[in-house]
Parts: sequence; C-alpha cells; structure tokens
Amino acid sequence: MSSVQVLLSRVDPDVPLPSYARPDDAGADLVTTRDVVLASGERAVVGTGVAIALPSGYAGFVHPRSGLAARVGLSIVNTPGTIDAGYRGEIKVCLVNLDPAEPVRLTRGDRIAQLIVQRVSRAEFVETGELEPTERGAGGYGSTGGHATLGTEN
Ligand SMILES: O=c1ccn([C@H]2C[C@H](O)[C@@H](COP(=O)(O)OP(=O)(O)OP(=O)(O)O)O2)c(=O)[nH]1
Ligand SMILES: [Mg+2]
Repeated sequence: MSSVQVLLSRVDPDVPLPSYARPDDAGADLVTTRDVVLASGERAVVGTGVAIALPSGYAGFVHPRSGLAARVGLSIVNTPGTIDAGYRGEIKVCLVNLDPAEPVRLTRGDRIAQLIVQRVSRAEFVETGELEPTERGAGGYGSTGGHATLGTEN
C-alpha cells in the first residue's frame, strides 16, 4: 500500500497517536481524550488529541469503527467527517449513541473512530444546458430494487 507522510502535532501529549492496527489497514484508529457517557440517542463532540497537516490534494475521512457500531450502537453523526488539508485544529469526532435503550460508556484513550487518508480532486464545475444521456439516467433511490420495507409484516 502506498503511504504519504503527514505531519502531526499532539494537542494532548498523553494519548496514543493514531495507529493502524494491522498491516494494510486503511484506517488509523483515533482515541477519545475524555471519558464520556452517552445516553441512548445522545451525541457528544470529543477530542482525539491530535492535529495534522495533510498535503494539498489529500483529505482525511473520520469513519466509525464497525465493532463498536455492532456491539454498542456507537456511530458518528457526520460520518464520514471530512478533515480538510488546510485544517490545523484538533481532529474532533461527533459521536452518537444509536442504541435504542442502553447508554454507551467510553474512557479516555479508547479507540473510537478511524481516520482514512485519501487523495482527492477538486471539481471544476462547468455549466452546460444538457447532460449526456446514460443508462441510469435520473433513476436512483432504489430504482434498481432490493430495498427493505417498513413494518413487521412480510
Ligand atoms: O469529523 C470532523 C469533521 C470536521 N472536522 C474539522 C476538520 C475540517 O476541516 C473542519 C471543517 O469541517 P466541515 O467542512 O465538515 O464543517 P463545516 O460545518 O462545513 O465547517 P466550516 O464552515 O468550518 O467548513 O472541521 C473535524 O475535526 N472532525
Ligand atoms: Mg465546510
């Protein structure tokens, strides 16, 4: 896998740096700098203790961790969060407890999200009267079928 050097500054010197758990992992785990208890449906912005300087042409995307999502319902409100190359503040994560009943307890230093660094392009938007036709056309939002239904009856 290719890699890119990213300068990093610790806002909180006592928490671990973002790290990849396994070779070839796409996401580097981020930790919370504070203890937090989220009631069902509650959200909270937590710090990760790090600020980074991504090179121009890259962006960071803050994704949830699947294990926490499946086990306790922890997600991120604005998933994936976007870290712009020009951003120099602390990376923060807007966590949300999606469990319908139980609170989620997190302790300072827990890995709560993962940062994926990707190359990105800016679009040069060119206005035109008509867009070239395609097979999909304007079909979307389930136009190809296979979507679930509401309710408990089959
Ligand atoms: O999960 C996130 C999302 C964003 N940011 C930081 C980095 C990003 O570069 C900046 C702005 O994010 P975004 O553009 O998503 O937020 P906005 O509401 O549009 O704010 P702004 O008006 O500052 O762009 O906030 C985070 O630390 N964590
Ligand atoms: Mg913005």
